[in-house]
Amino acid sequence: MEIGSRRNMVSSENSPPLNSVTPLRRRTANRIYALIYASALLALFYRHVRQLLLLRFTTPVPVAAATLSLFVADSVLAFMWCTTQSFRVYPIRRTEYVENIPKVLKEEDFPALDVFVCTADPYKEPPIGVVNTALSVLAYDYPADKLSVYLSDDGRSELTLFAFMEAAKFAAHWLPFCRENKVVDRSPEDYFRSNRSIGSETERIKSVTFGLQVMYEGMKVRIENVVAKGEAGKEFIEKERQALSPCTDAVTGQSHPPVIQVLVDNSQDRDIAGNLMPNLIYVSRGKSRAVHHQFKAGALNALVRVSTVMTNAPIFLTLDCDMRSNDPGTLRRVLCYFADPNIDQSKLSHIQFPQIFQGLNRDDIYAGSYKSLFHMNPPGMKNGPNYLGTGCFFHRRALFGGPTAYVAPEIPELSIDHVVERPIQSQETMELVHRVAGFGYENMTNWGSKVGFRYGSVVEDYYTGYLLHCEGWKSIFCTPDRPAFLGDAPTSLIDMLNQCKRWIVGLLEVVFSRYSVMTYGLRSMGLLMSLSYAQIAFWATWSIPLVVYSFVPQLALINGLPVFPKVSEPWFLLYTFLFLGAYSQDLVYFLLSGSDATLRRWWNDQRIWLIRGLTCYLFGSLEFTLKRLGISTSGFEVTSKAANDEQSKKYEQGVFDFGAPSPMVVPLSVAVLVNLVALARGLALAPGLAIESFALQVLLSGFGVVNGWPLYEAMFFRSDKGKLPTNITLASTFVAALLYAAASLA
Ligand SMILES: O=c1ccn([C@@H]2O[C@H](COP(=O)(O)OP(=O)(O)O[C@H]3O[C@H](CO)[C@@H](O)[C@H](O)[C@H]3O)[C@@H](O)[C@H]2O)c(=O)[nH]1
Ligand SMILES: [Mn+2]
Repeated sequence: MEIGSRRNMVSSENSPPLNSVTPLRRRTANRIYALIYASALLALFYRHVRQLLLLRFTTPVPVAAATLSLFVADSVLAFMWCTTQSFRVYPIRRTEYVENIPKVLKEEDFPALDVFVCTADPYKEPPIGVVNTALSVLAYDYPADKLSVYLSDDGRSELTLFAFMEAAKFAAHWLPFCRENKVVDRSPEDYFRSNRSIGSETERIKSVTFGLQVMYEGMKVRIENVVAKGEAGKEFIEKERQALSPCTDAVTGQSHPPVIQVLVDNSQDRDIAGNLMPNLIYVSRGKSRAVHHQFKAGALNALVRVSTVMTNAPIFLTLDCDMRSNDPGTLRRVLCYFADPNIDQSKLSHIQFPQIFQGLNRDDIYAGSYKSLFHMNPPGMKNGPNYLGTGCFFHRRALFGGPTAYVAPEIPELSIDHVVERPIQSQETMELVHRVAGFGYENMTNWGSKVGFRYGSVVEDYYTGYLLHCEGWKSIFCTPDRPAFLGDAPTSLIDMLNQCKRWIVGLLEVVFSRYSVMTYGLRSMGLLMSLSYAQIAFWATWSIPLVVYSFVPQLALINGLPVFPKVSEPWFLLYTFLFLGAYSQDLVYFLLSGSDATLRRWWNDQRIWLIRGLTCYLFGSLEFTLKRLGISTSGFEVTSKAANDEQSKKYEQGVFDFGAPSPMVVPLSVAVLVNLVALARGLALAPGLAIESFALQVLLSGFGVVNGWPLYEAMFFRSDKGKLPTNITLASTFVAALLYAAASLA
């Protein structure tokens, strides 16, 4: 099946088209370039093999070590290059014709839709932010009786529950306001922050808006006060307190029965204009220390079960707590696919939107936009994009076995054809949802293995999407001009590195699982898709070439050992082409990936890639190994979405923050020191004869130094809190000196 073909433009049933697919013209150029580049790689390996054959027992150790390590590094680079090509064979662009929806589907025939929002920690994920996410989706342009929003609170926090009770009250004012005034920014925070064109509004609207803003700010203050105090206190209604009270371990939220509260019921609760409102349901699944709760995947599965019992919408959307809706029309947009008769719905598992972030600084110094992961690569995946964890609409059916192999859940109320007959607050329903959200419920069931989001990796999104594609599902990447969702990216270096480290651990868990990408994946999905998945799965291996290229040629240069071709040799041109060719293709792709893609952002993106190679990729691999050996028990450490003022200011100004002491930074700072010494050494050679043999090594060290600039500043020139902690500077200098000594002894 081709999901959506060009034929959709002229639909067989004469109904107007809902979407179209255009193959990108660059695909031909891509293929020609890939051929040229592949030939260059072959030549490179010809040279490598020749050099390896020259090795003898008598070859000096440094020469042998350099030859071998550069060979290994280039092999990894070549492998990753191959995997990247899988995104460039069939790149496409999709367009939706939302305006045609009314001609194809009446509103009363719209499918029901459930929205899942996950949160886990009221301190790292401030409840006011979660509330904004929830309000933005409650306010979708969609029939209220068909929309339900489920909030999963893995922190089981009365702060979050309190915030949501406030949100439910505020929603009664916010929803009709958005509807009547055709508001586009439906997260109140975004709306009140943006410079609305106040001039064009009438006096009446102005005063309504002002009143609402006062109400919103009041709610925000109450919520923030409660969070600052650490408890909801008197403001909290007695009933809710009781619901939460059985928690035996209130501090960590690690052990308690489920808490499920219907905060808005779309069969009875009305907004101030008298219209029914969508359901809003608070769910904190039960947890016990004795049963692994499986982090976010476990939370999502609890929501899948609770929602199947209560509303059982055929489609659900998963959202992280910091991913606000940025377009009230998104649900109609996804109908352009889910309601398209030309698409084989029985094979379509999910529609993924890119993750787009608000609040990145101008040059995106930490490369938080993850251009290749979220923008450049997904449109090129043959069977559709992988699941990115948030901003993704699923066919509920896709979580229950492959397209032709339905796996029935253990009780009929959880099956996809279960018809909801009871009101969501009926006693039977409430009893059942408490049961299916309980901590022991999944024992001896298929949840996490054959049904639902899959367990076994902390990148549950990657793992689940991967297994769905292996089962034969297809997916669609949807990239409207106005971002459908906007999220928060880490704004401190250490948060970014920790997040990336967790991803590496999770990806290696997949690589070393029995569903490994290059074996099981290759058999199930074919070459192109498994290469696409491999490109991500093997991120950790980037650290091999990056470490080698940060140290080996530099240490060799310091010791007067040439490792690359001389300027006068033709091989010199080959090396130059391979380097510049790869970099410029990446640059072109980056610049084509959106209007926010600038040259400086690209430069930072490549710098952060180098940094990751020496920090989180390395330490993630280490952590994975320790985890496998049973020495460490790292889990899903939630990324902080709360930043203090000083930190935010530094980020705004585009200044790197190395202040948080972390061993991860040591290899990086050692590398930049070694590069600096190597460059100095190399420049001392010039313009002597030797430069002819060392030109590439000198250039490479120079490249390292230019990229390392923020680190030199942080080590030697800064005195603010964001400078590199002195002990790390000292430790790095010491290690660099040791390396220098060791290399000179050899
Ligand atoms: O035990 C847990 C841990 C996390 N979460 C939620 O999971 C979401 C993502 O967590 P975050 O710390 O923001 O992780 P990121 O690394 O920023 O998230 C990316 O990577 C994750 C996989 O590692 C995916 O789940 C996310 O969707 C994707 O945006 C948040 O809403 C959390 O509240 C839970 O519900 N339960
Ligand atoms: Mn996140």
